[in-house]
Amino acid sequence: MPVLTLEGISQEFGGLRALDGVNMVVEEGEIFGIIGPNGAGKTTLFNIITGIYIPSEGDLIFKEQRINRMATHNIARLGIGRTFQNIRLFNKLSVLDNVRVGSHGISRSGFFKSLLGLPSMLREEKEIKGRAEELLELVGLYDKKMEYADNLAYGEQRRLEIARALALKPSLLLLDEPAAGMNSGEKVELMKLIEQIRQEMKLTILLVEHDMSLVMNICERIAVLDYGRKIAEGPPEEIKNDERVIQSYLGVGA
Ligand SMILES: Nc1ncnc2c1ncn2[C@@H]1O[C@H](COP(=O)(O)OP(=O)(O)OP(=O)(O)O)[C@@H](O)[C@H]1O
Repeated sequence: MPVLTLEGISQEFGGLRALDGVNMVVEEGEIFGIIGPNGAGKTTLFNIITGIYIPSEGDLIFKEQRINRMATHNIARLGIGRTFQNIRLFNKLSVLDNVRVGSHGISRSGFFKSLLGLPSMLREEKEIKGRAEELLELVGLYDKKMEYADNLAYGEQRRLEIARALALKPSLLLLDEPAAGMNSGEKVELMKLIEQIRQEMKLTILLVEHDMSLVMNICERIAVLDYGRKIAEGPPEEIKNDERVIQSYLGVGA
């Protein structure tokens, strides 16, 4: 069953056509990769899916609902979570609080109201804290829950971003270059984590990534963007051997 369908999505910035008639169907439970050279439109696509931009043309359907003009927070509540290419954590909050703040997108009381301390809010707050701790356990950061986010190593900050995105209980998770800046050991751990959260949380995952070994290893299908157009789509083996992809992106001998 399709979770997300893009139909003829285009995005113009002034005279620049950052996306040009992109069609894509992401099926439930799959890990779907989006690759392409710098400036190909990958992050723009994520920004459209999460409501940051309204597409100039085309339709965006999430679980049979058209979401083209929906506000970002409503899209998040519907179940689309994301991480960002440039890490966006609250550096002066603890690791735990970064995840708790993430949960308040779906809580009834909201982060600031929760500070008032009414009994119902305290109960909800306890649940949120418990869940945040579980998520930190999952991403391997439980022992660092009281540290400032600022003090974490880069790879740890990327994992914290994933925990924060998961706090919203998404069914579709968008990861924008999750392996950027990671060493090879951290990348192996990241691949395991992505597989694990997909299974345990029954997620569908859409992934933008420049690290080819990661993409080819964990994605079931891959779409390739070049100058805003989708030039190929298919399983990793097919993409690796596609002439157009090799010429525009992977390079001869990739
Ligand atoms: N807000 C904006 N205003 C104007 N141009 C933009 C804006 N956002 C993106 N662009 C342009 O749209 C094109 C696609 O950019 P985008 O960031 O989506 O590419 P990308 O594939 O994610 O690149 P990278 O791999 O470097 O992250 C680029 O030419 C970029 O300069």
